[in-house]
Amino acid sequence: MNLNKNTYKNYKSYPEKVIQFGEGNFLRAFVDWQIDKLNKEADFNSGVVVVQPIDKGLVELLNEQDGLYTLYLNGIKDGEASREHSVINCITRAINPYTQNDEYLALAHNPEMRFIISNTTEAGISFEENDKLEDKPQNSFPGKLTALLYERFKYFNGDDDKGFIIIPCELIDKNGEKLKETVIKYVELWELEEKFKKWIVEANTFCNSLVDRIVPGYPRERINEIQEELGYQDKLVVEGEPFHLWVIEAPERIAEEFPAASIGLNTLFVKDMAPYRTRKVRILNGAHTSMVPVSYLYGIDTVRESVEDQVIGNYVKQTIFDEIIPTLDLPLEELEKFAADVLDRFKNPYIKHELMSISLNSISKFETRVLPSILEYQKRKNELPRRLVFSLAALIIFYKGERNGDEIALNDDANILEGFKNVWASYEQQKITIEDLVEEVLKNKTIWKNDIDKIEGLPSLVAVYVEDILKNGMNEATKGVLK
Ligand SMILES: NC(=O)c1ccc[n+]([C@@H]2O[C@H](COP(=O)([O-])OP(=O)(O)OC[C@H]3O[C@@H](n4cnc5c(N)ncnc54)[C@H](O)[C@@H]3O)[C@@H](O)[C@H]2O)c1
Ligand SMILES: O=P(O)(O)OC[C@@H](O)[C@@H](O)[C@H](O)[C@H](O)CO
Repeated sequence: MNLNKNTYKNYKSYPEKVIQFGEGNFLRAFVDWQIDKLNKEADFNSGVVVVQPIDKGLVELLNEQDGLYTLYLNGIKDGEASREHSVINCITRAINPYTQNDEYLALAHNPEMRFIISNTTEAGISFEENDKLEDKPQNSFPGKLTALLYERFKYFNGDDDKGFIIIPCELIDKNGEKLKETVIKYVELWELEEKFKKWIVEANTFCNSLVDRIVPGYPRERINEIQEELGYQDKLVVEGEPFHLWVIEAPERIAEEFPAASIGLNTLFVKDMAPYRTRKVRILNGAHTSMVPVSYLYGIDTVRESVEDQVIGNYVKQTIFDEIIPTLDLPLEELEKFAADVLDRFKNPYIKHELMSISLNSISKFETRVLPSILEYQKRKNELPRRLVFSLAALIIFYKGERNGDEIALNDDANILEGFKNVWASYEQQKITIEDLVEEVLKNKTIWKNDIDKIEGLPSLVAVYVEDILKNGMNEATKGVLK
């Protein structure tokens, strides 16, 4: 039996009020879970239309299952083992704007649409100058969003009451402001009217937001066991941890429209989310991103195995406590408590968080999640944080795309992958030394947005570690950077 509205006896159809860019695991395990709960417990009465941000994705599967899927929340809750599952029923339909552009733009005509939510990874909020208003659709997510906003502006003659509450969940700093700026850049590029620009700013609210829940996604290896337990086939099962935190920077009136607090959700509407963001992105995501190349090349596949391994576990712990925490400004006790909780969450026995899934777009993640710690550490201590720099060396080797003779399924921007491929080919053909290789990689502006090659002492220390890893293997090299 397949999961769909005919087989799910509690199926309910809600009026569409939310447009969601992204159909990935995270949004389904976090935002849609919250909306589903709000519908069931607070009469939020809102359906979500999912828009696939890139040409390939899960739209067909979602529609085949009438937007339904099973969410497992597995972990330790209030000190007790907890494993619960529920069917999420707030998605009404999913649209692929690459094949259904008219349907996509028609979403703007529904007067009840109120929220726009997105999660298009850190690579998603980008400006592509070749995008045009006439494109069906535009390449970038902000390009698509601008076209949708313009459609709404025209359809409702610039009515201020028809603006949206826009809450991006991408893990980039000031995601709401960045999205708004990018939309405005399109308005200027496409030479759209000033009145439209004014409507975007005055009738719509772009909220910065920060999300936190570990969502490993589809339980590929245990799916047969899970479907047996469920008694139906579900190709979109998603697994996450019970912990959740959503911090949204927004005016009070928005909290009233999204009454998450009324049903006990850990969704906070605040004036300034900066302290929450820095703590989470640097400690939790920084630990994830810095551990991935080290641990994966060491021979480990998951987060839990990484923190439980003697060598890698110590590497992760020392990185957090000795190199990340000293760069943060919140009270030490608070930071250490958060870090200890994060390590416990990493050890969640029910969650198999694949390092490879975290490795998606690792370069931009390194720049936003790890590089700030390196810079701040150097500023405060006048020296480089060795373990974080070691992680950069491991990342360069990771992007060679090979572990013990097996290909690594790298998942990043094609130009970035091409950049690494060329430099590694030159090295393999003995045209360049390790120092040259590191220099070429670090100064490559297709790979990095920052002048990472200009950080004092960094290229030479990275080269030392690259050589060490290549010569002695990840195990020995990692031990070398531990206390
Ligand atoms: N999985 C987690 O534990 C977790 C937790 C917190 C935050 N996040 C955030 O969620 C993001 C996605 O994670 P996920 O687990 O849902 O991954 P996923 O692979 O399941 O989904 C990725 C989504 O991003 C879209 N996407 C990918 N590249 C894009 C691009 N270049 N432009 C536009 N859209 C693009 C895809 O279409 C898809 O909808 C992460 O990058 C992170 O910022 C994830
Ligand atoms: O989701 P990504 O791919 O941006 O990053 C991988 C993990 O670091 C991330 O998903 C964390 O698990 C999450 O941010 C916890 O809230």
